Amino acid sequence: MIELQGLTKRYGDKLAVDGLTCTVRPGIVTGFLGPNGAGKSTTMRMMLDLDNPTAGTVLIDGKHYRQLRDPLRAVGALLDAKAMHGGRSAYNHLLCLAQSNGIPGSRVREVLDTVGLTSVAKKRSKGFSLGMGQRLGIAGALLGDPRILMFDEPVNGLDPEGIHWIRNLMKNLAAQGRTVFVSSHLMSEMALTADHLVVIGQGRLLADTSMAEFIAQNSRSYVRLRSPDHERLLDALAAAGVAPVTTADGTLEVDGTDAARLGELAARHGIVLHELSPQQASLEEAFMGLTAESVEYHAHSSPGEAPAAGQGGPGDPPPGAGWGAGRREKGS
Ligand SMILES: Nc1ncnc2c1ncn2[C@@H]1O[C@H](COP(=O)(O)OP(=O)(O)OP(=O)(O)O)[C@@H](O)[C@H]1O
Repeated sequence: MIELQGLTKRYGDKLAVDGLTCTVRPGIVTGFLGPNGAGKSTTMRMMLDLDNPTAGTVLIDGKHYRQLRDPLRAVGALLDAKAMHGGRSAYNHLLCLAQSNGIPGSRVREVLDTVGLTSVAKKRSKGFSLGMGQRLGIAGALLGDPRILMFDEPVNGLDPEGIHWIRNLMKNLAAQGRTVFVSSHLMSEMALTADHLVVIGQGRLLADTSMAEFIAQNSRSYVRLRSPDHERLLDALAAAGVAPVTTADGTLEVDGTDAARLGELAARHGIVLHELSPQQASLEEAFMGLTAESVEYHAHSSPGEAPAAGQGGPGDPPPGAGWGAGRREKGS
């Protein structure tokens, strides 16, 4: 378990992390989300005692990081895959880490095997691709067989097979009862991997909730209806007190009434339906919803500012003022 209590970091005028209080629990994958510059990396660095908090504390299974005798046995982390001695072989890099934490050398071969780097164990890591570097970083995190694992953007540079592999790895680690804390910009990937979410914006906690609740609370769910008998369907809905929105392509969208009731209503009137589908927003949409509110709240600091749209990769937030502004543009 990781417990943050009022965790705060100030760099000069910039409050990078602002009184963060939350608990990251074992047995599940907890996703750590936030727009660029929200304070995720700073928070993770403070969790690992790589940066001193201005105020507040982090406890790792009840202890301050400095009190851990062999830290790698308690908490394994992938923060920056490039932060390693490129002149060393993958094997030697891991062996040095193992020796400094009282971990037997035999464990090095095990973790190299786990991450699929056995065949390049003797090669210098400076020749590694980004994906191989990520795997080596993950091997380092697993080395001490720790109960707590933290990954900052672990799928960076991994190909689809690698992404699938790390998703299963994280789920398996959590299923073994470990605490797994992972940040990612890839919303679709996070939606498939995380059970719980901690969301921050401008250093502050915006949400600490299950994935399902997060999506339900921060997005609109509705039922989509399509019928060749459009006018009769509209009349039947109006008679039942249901007010749909008609989209440009003639599809109806109904809020606040479940699909079963709408299907029964259509059947009672003998109306043929070509579509009757409950729509659940994606994590990305829910996320943008939450951040839109956050941006609105802070609108006085950047009036009328709109971020450039469509410059991010799939699932990436738009750069600039923050996620959610693009959503409002689309909706207006
Ligand atoms: N060493 C530092 N000195 C000054 N400001 C810093 C320092 N490190 C981070 N910051 C600032 O603190 C804020 C939070 O940065 P941080 O890197 O933690 O965000 P992040 O959520 O990890 O962002 P990203 O998703 O872009 O990696 C940013 O405004 C950043 O510019």
